[in-house]
Parts: sequence; C-alpha cells; structure tokens
Amino acid sequence: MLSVRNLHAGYGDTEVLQGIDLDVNQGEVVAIIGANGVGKTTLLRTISGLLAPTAGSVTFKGQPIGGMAAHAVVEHGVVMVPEGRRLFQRMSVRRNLEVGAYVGRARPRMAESLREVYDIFPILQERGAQLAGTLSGGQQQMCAIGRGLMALPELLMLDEVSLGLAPIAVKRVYEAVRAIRDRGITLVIVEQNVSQALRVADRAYVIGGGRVVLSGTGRELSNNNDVRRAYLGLGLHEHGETIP
Ligand SMILES: Nc1ncnc2c1ncn2[C@@H]1O[C@H](COP(=O)(O)OP(=O)(O)OP(=O)(O)O)[C@@H](O)[C@H]1O
Repeated sequence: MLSVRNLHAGYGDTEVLQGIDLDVNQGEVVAIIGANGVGKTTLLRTISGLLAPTAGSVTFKGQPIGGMAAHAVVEHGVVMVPEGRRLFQRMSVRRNLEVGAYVGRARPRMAESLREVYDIFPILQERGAQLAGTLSGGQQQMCAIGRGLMALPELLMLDEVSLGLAPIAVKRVYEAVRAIRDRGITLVIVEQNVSQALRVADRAYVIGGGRVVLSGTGRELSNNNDVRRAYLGLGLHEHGETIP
C-alpha cells in the first residue's frame, strides 16, 4: 500500500533521513521505533507532505505522493496525527472533529464519520460541547485521533500517541488503535513506548543513522536481543552484563 524507497530528507544542511526503505501492506499496523532524535517524526512529516524529500520516492497505492503538498496527500487518504495533539483548545470537541473533515473527499460524509468516531470514542460524544482544552490528556489524544479519522484515512499515521499519558489512558488509546485497525484502516505508529508498540504492531522497523537497521514482526523484534537491550531495558542479565 505504502512504499518508501531510498528516502532522504532533513533540515537545511542536516540530512536526517539518509535512504529509508520501507513498505506497509494494507490492513497492517506497522511500528517505527528508534532512539530519540533519530528521525521518526521527520519520516512521518516527509510521507505527509509537511517536509519535502531531497531524494527518493514515496508511493501510495501505486501513485507517487513524495513531494506533494500536505493537503494533496490527505486527499489521497494518508493522514497524520501529530505529536502533541495540536487541538484548537478554545473550540469545542465537536468543532475540533469537524475541522478534520476539511478535505473535499471527507466533507460530504461528515455526519457519518462523526458517528463512527463517537462509536470508537464514546467519551467524545459525551464531551462534544466542551472546550477541547478542558479535556484530560488521554481524552485530548482521543480527540486528535478522532480528528484524523474525520479525514477518512486509508492510512493513519500516529506520532507518539501515548506520550505523557497515564497508563490507563495509554490502554484506552491502544484499544482504539485496535478498533481502528478492525475497521480496515492501515496504521503506522511512532512510539517511545517500544514494548507497547511491538505488542500491537504486526511488523516494525527500527531506524538508526538515518536508515532502517532492523525490521521484522512485532514478536521477532520483541525477542531480538539488540532491540531488547537498546529499547526494552531487557535481556541484560542474560548476557551477564550489569545495568550501568
Ligand atoms: N524543524 C527542525 N529544524 C531543524 N532540525 C530539526 C527540526 N525538527 C527536527 N530536527 C532535528 O532532526 C532530527 C530528527 O528529529 P525527529 O523529531 O524527526 O526525531 P524523532 O526520532 O522523532 O525523535 P523524538 O522521538 O525525540 O521526537 C533531530 O536531530 C532534531 O533535532
């Protein structure tokens, strides 16, 4: 469904992505993991059209989308929920959701999409008239994901959806991720919480040095000692090492 080949991108003279190759198949949940600052957000921004690639290609359902404007990428069905939620704090929950349906394709189906979002996140219907800024952190995250769904994505990319949330809120957000997958929407998730990401992901890619350094199923990577040591804080004792 999504195919990224030899993708390069960065900021000014700093090349952050130095030849990323990855594929996402329809119906999968794919996790992108890697150390802080390695370029996971930059990768999502480049696929979304918020940042122009300097080389390489991004193809979605056979169509080249690399370098397209962000709104055109959304029209193709690729939607990103940015880190930090970025809600309109002084607008109602419902209005925040409606804003997500701004693209031509989604506008005529706004009422139907709202019902589907409320089906996944009933709390958003209860709180529909409330200002988004007064929601709890977990509810704001749900509202941000709901807003992404309003654009009718075929591929939904979530950047750090569990960051800063209490464990119970993380659990709810990931139940929603599964519900979204069950509705046939393909997901790419960037997650600091690697064990959480590998639990829900069908496959994952590990980014390092601007490239993909490892990939495999969630289970394979959970059992991979390099990944366990680097990201899961596990496996150290098995090798007789001590935690510094
Ligand atoms: N707007 C920007 N201008 C200049 N450099 C940037 C900008 N945004 C990010 N960077 C740099 O690009 C690199 C990759 O950042 P990015 O946010 O993509 O990493 P990340 O893997 O998502 O990290 P984190 O998990 O900490 O968000 C970092 O070194 C960061 O400092």
